[in-house]
Amino acid sequence: MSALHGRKVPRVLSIAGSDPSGGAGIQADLKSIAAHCGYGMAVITALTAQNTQGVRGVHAPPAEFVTQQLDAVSDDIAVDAVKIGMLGTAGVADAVGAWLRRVRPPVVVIDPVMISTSGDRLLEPAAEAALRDLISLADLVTPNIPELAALTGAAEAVTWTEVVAQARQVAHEHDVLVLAKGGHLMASDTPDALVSAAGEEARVSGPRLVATSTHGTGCSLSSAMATLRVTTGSWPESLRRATTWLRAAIARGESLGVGSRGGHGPVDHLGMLWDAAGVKPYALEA
Ligand SMILES: Nc1ncnc2c1ncn2[C@@H]1O[C@H](COP(=O)(O)OP(=O)(O)O)[C@@H](O)[C@H]1O
Ligand SMILES: Cc1ncc(COP(=O)(O)O)c(N)n1
Repeated sequence: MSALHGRKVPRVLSIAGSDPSGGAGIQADLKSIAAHCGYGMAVITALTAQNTQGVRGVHAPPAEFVTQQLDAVSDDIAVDAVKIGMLGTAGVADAVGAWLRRVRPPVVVIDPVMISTSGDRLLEPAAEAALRDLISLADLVTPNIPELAALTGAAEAVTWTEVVAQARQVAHEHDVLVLAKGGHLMASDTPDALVSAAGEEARVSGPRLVATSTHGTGCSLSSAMATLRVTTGSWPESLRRATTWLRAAIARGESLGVGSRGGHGPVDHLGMLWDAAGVKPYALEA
């Protein structure tokens, strides 16, 4: 059942890092929330200097300033769902945890961002314990295969069976629903599934797209799940809708012409909506 109580637009807060190249982090989250008809808000936990090829630097704000941003939002606006991404430092992770315990929005999704697609660290090792505490406060956690390995202490899964086993372990240890993702498998399909301590609850899968536009897919998926969960009231339905949308957004990502110098380009978050609405760039209308 929808938790909107007669309103139409979910109010969704992203707590994440900034990617100035626009494909991941806060920038991806806001576009994904908009693509799912939500009102997006953003508390910035870290500034990164990155592009589609890699991360050049990370600048962390004082933890007290993250708290100030969080309070400025929640003192004024009822947040329907929160998506948490890059946290960067232990101090920031602790500040987000303290706010979450105080405010606890109805839907909490955590993407436990640790290492970027380009292989750069986005969470200092000292912050891993604080991240684990946060996961236990969430409704849904969305680790990719390397993040599952870091959370369980196991080697990186190479089969879907191993992915699900590690996801079950995380679900059991943190009493949380896990979205297990097969994006990093060397397989011809890309399964994603909701996994509880009891096992797989719902699975979707499709053929692996031959695409380089995968920068920010995890950010975009977790924000879509947070937004859709408010509208649909169902995690399996949210997964179906989010992954159908994401596949199309990956497929048309290359046409943006971003990341064509050898990097991983972003997905096209909003193009399908513009096409469906018949919206055309002015330059083409003349
Ligand atoms: N080549 C691909 N084709 C289709 N879907 C993909 C592809 N790569 C990633 N995905 C999808 O993108 C989402 C993010 O997956 P993943 O890459 O595992 O996470 P992350 O972006 O956090 O590393 C998942 O839904 C996954 O199935
Ligand atoms: C600010 C920020 N947050 C998250 C990611 C991870 O995204 P991806 O794993 O797709 O590179 C990123 N690269 N930058």
